Amino acid sequence: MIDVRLQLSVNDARRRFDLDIAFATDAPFVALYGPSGAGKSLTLQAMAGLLPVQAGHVRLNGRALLDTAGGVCLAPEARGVGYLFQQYALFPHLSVRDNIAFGLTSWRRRLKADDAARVDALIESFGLAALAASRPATLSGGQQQRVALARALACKPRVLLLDEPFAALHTTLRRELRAELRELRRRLGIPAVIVSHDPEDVMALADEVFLLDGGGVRQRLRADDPDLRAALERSP
Ligand SMILES: Nc1ncnc2c1ncn2[C@@H]1O[C@H](COP(=O)(O)OP(=O)(O)OP(=O)(O)O)[C@@H](O)[C@H]1O
Repeated sequence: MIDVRLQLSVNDARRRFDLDIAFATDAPFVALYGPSGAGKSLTLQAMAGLLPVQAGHVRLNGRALLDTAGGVCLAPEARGVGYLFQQYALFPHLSVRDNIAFGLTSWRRRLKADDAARVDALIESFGLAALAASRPATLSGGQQQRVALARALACKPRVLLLDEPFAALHTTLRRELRAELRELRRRLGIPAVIVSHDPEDVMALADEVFLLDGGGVRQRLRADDPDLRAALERSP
């Protein structure tokens, strides 16, 4: 069960955006869908502990990652969250292998033997062995996406947060990788939350969809809702 309630504001000198969002679901694959600027990425960032939250909670299977009323706010690395960033955010100066291992190493410490074995297994299972020593800039979009996904999984997450994981890919590859991702999530047996404004992502992957707009949830739909596609296409 993912149970989220978040109230926060972000602002710079000229703009302010208020997020006030709540959703709770048992669905294995959840989509947050909505137009650009709806607050989707901010929601994932706050769930991952990358943004300060004024009030609210994030509970995963009853475990509080954040609970402002109870004074709980786990550090990002203690949350058990695998995060795939929009545009992947790979480190350009690190090899594929070091990118995947990044979250497992700490300053001046070498990778422990079982972590190194885990990284090797991920490299193997994502078909990246021949590219392990290469830098991200020399990889195709699909290969970069696999590296980013392997990196998100390296810390054995209890939930996977995916921010527009296919945005940089062309249609055929998107279709292929959606199928891979659906199968991967099923194998791992952990819940996933995907952020997207592509109806095809939602139709192919999500068991439940929350339509966001203006920093809040406007509608909740199950994947088998006959109105789903129309609602996605209606969404601004
Ligand atoms: N640090 C900030 N200061 C001011 N406004 C911000 C800040 N960060 C985000 N915003 C604004 O908050 C709103 C929500 O941003 P968010 O990234 O969550 O949108 P989104 O729904 O993920 O959009 P997209 O689909 O385009 O990625 C946007 O209008 C954005 O400009």
